Amino acid sequence: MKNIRNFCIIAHIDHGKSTLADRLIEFTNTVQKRDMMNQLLDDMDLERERGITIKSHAIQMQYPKDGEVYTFNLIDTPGHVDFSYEVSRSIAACEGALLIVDASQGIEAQTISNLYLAINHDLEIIPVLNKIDLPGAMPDEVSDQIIDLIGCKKEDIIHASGKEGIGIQDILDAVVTRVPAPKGEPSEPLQALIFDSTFNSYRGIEVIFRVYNGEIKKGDRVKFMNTGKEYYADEIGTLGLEQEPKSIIKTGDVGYLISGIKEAKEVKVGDTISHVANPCKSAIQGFEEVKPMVFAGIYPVETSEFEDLRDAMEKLQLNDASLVWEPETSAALGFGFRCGFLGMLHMEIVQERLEREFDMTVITTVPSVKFKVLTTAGETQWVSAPSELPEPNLINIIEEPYIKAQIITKSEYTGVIMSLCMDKRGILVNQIYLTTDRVELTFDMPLSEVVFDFFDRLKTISRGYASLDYEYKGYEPGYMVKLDIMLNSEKVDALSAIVHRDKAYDWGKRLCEKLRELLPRQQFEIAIQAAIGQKIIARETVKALRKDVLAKCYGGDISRKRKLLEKQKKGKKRMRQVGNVEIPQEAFMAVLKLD
Ligand SMILES: Nc1nc2c(ncn2[C@@H]2O[C@H](COP(=O)(O)OP(=O)(O)OP(=O)(O)O)[C@@H](O)[C@H]2O)c(=O)[nH]1
Repeated sequence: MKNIRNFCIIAHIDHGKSTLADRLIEFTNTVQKRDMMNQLLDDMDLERERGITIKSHAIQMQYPKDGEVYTFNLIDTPGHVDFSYEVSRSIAACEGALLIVDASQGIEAQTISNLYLAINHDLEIIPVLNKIDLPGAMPDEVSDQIIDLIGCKKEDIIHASGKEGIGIQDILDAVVTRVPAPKGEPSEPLQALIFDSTFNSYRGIEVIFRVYNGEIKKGDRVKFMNTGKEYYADEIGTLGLEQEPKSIIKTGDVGYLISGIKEAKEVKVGDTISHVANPCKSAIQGFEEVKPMVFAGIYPVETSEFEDLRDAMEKLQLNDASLVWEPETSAALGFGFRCGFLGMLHMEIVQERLEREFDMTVITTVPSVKFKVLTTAGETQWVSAPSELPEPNLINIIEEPYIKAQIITKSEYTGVIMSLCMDKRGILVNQIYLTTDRVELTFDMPLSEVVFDFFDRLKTISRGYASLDYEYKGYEPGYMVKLDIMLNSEKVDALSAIVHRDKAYDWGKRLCEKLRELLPRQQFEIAIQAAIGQKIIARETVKALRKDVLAKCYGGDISRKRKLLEKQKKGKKRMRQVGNVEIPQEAFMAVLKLD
């Protein structure tokens, strides 16, 4: 145990965590040269395509130093704020953290929030100034920022470049000398925390755990403390690039367990594994409940696939503990699920993973935050779907969620950022100069204004020189109304949105215009109307079209005809028939694209 080191890599997005992890893996010969590739731990296709880490990934390495061999369990974590729940769980399995800061960018919003997560768990922080190879690197200035932030000494900061392989040995040595060995009692009853899990179609459910006390052996009869379910430890092992089966996982170490669990519902991240014969006295305190920020319905395109979708969601939830959902029905779309996400990127990723990993075709409805409605009858109702909003005459007050948004930027962009935030109903509460040209702005803002397109606009107006982090603040009254959309006079509940009264007319008008662009022309005219209560506030029309795609293919070129038909079939994916109108996925997201 004295030679085990558990540590994670934390940073703001794109500061180079995954690249640095590659170098550490390479240096310790954990992976054969021929198997090495860039961003090795980002093994999901989606992560490689987008160049971002979505999941935390654990890998075990051996590192010899001064005649001893150390076992490192390294966890690479995502940087984007939508995946911070992944970071917080990884941190619980570690004693130390490498805090990576890009030497050309300096401290950014998630550098600070991820650092606080690590400090709250008493992790030893090793600051690393990364990308020092870049011509734009500002080692002295950024070192000063780091010293100010964590109160370390200048010589504690390791200079590194993941790209050029600089400072790698210094980092590995610092992990040995500065990260404490895990504590725990090998002779006590087994107490292991499940901090991640996945579904594997061949091997069933795999859980990833960290042993706090005792040890687990292959074949042991184990019990999950919170569910009370019992299993055999059919296979246990450590996590190299591949799983490496072992006969025992000892105190302080990280490993995986496969025990023939078939039901995704039986595994909860945060549960404790113990022995049936000699259980530990109490479960380890699990993780904080996730607080979803954005809600949307997810519906199968084929209504018959509802049960398949439920199964897929349960399996996905195993690997994404921040996803929450419950069944709902929509008059327009039938049976589906109301899901809670940590942000818009998270929502997009969930939709893509359902399609790629579980072969589902789904429609996601208009996203919304969760409103608190105080009714005239004195009751409190939580509303996360516009269709749940009571009639206006039954509503006393609507309250909407607010966040505290922290924006770090260059001082020259302060003006444009302030006007953007005010336009989004934000209130400036603080402005601090971190250095002469770096400023931190704090705003109280309605969450509904931030989750949608705020981040993209912030990046555009600041030319990428602004970073955002936010935390939940509480509920405040807001003048919200329900904006309904009707297609050929039929209300489509899945297209409704709850919006601020001052913006409702303008939104209604622009939403109708946007829908006119997005709804494909069909063989009859489609009237699009926006309404608040009984009052129609905007109208647009999609003209009818006699659509005969084959008419284009004069002559008898069969293969060309087939191609065209196939193309049309593909185009039909992610479309839902509502009444006699076909609605494409983009139409449900139109409300996000109005600015
Ligand atoms: N010049 C230079 N570029 C680097 C270095 N390390 C990473 N990069 C580049 O920076 C970008 C981001 O690197 P990643 O390793 O994917 O960053 P990350 O922090 O893992 O990103 P997320 O996990 O999505 O938060 C990539 O384009 C890398 O090629 C470095 O040391 N020097």
